[in-house]
Amino acid sequence: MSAHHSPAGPPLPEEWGRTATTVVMPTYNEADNLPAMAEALMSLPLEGLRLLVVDDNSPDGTGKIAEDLAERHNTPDRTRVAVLHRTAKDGLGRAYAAGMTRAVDEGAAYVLQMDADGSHPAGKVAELLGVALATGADVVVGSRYVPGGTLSDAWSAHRRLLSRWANAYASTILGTRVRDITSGFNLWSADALRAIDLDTVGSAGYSFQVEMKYRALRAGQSVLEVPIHFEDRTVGESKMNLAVQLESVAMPWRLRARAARASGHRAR
Ligand SMILES: Nc1nc2c(ncn2[C@@H]2O[C@H](COP(=O)(O)OP(=O)(O)O[C@H]3O[C@H](CO)[C@@H](O)[C@H](O)[C@@H]3O)[C@@H](O)[C@H]2O)c(=O)[nH]1
Repeated sequence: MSAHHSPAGPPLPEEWGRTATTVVMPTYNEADNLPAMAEALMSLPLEGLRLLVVDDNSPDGTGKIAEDLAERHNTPDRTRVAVLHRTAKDGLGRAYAAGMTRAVDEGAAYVLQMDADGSHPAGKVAELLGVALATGADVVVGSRYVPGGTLSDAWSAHRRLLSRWANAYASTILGTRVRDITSGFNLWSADALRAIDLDTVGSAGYSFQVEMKYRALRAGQSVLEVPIHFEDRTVGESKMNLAVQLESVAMPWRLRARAARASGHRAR
């Protein structure tokens, strides 16, 4: 299964900027990062852009900060920032699935996944959307591992190796050619998300990134990769832990087994 690499994106015509696009941003203890991320997004020249923060009851008060941002950016006739409050930390994958479901239900034509910690470049949002609209691609991946993609110098050798290994591991087991299958900066058409059926996505944690791209490819969706620069967070901590890593090791095998079962059913 293959993905295509896109050259630099086209400039975004004004009417494309009015496309209903929701950035879904999961947060857990991102009080020091969220305000700058939200301001960067809200100052983009994209009239159709909304931000949906999915907060898992962060002890540091991120949920309240998100509410304050909503108050500042919303007008009586227009919601630009919304917050989905969940009761407890329940994993990045589940937070995304809940947020993406709500975004599609509320009429988004495109949904963009983005971390709150400043790793993903807000300045690339228009380019990802432009590439989707210009090419008709169902999924556009912000990719560190296509030509032109780069990684922060601050990333430790250990984290670089882990990221490369995780990508090679998942892609080899699943037989995909997406160079950055673990990327968390991805644009999805609402149709692609409907085809995947978010209710049936099994990943609780970071393996969500791999599962979603694999399922999109299996569902016949087109996936393009656009180079990005990935920054390391300067404030706060990654929430990666052993459970997240174990799920990421097991998930490609589970997905492969499920696909084999589905092919068996079809052959019968
Ligand atoms: N709501 C919610 N948000 C969460 C949770 N866990 C993490 N987040 C939020 O999800 C975003 C990414 O979490 P990090 O813990 O900072 O991720 P990372 O280690 O930098 O990993 C990122 O890059 C990887 C690729 O290298 C990605 O695979 C991974 O999904 C993520 O995007 C942040 O905004 C963080 O607050 C959770 O359980 N619930």
